[in-house]
Amino acid sequence: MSAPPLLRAWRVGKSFGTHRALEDVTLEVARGEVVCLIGPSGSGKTTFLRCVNQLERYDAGGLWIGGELLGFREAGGRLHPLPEREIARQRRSTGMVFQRFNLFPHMTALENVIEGPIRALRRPRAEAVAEARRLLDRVGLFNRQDYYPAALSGGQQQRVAIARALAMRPELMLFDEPTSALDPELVGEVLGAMRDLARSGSTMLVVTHELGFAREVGNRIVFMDAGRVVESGPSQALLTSPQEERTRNFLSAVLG
Ligand SMILES: Nc1ncnc2c1ncn2[C@@H]1O[C@H](COP(=O)(O)OP(=O)(O)OP(=O)(O)O)[C@@H](O)[C@H]1O
Repeated sequence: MSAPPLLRAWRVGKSFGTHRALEDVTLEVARGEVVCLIGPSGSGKTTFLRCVNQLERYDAGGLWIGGELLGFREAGGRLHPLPEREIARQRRSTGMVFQRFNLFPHMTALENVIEGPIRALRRPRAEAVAEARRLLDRVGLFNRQDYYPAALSGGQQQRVAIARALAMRPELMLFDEPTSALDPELVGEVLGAMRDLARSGSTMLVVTHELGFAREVGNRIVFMDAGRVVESGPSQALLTSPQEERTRNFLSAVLG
């Protein structure tokens, strides 16, 4: 029997007012797998990640991490929204890296990384510092640990953000177009850190426009359009022989 997926989304839906941002989104991410979400602007990729991270509440279907239903509990045959404390606990199983790095500007790189483990996980400071140094080293920033965000390049800030997310030891890393706000010459260093992470066995769901990364690092690609999953498959196959016309049109527009 194959292992159950780490993330399971089943027919997930989400509306903003009358706009249906997600409809019937079904996908799975296995442990150790890197899945890339691609698709045109407005297709719902960010909204889906935000539902997984519970920054948004989905309104149809179900989302499970490690078999636990996210955001709701069942009682008396009905689903009831979880209280915020429970949602915060569930949220810790994911680590999110945003388009804009969102570091605390008044804290050094090291302080940014230890903040969550000390405050939310109640780790002893010395232990959190040792772990943060190890993580900053891993993303190539050991010698920048005492710098404030303003003194770091965008690529360095994004690598601090990756270390900060990892410090919470999430089961699933979520990346929302992590290189799209960067100057082109800084994109490679962030993709490199993500590639290393993937090689070390991290489970990752990555919204990206970087098709080279998706091909090289992604195990699978999911193509979304207008809030729905149009097609998914092994990265190489999806990029070289897409089955659906909408996928073909998107790829030819992106690849020129
Ligand atoms: N908070 C919100 N309120 C209203 N509409 C929203 C909200 N967030 C997203 N939407 C709408 O939902 C749709 C999906 O947006 P989403 O950001 O998920 O797309 P995306 O595929 O990530 O796009 P991009 O590649 O441009 O980031 C869009 O039409 C967007 O305008």
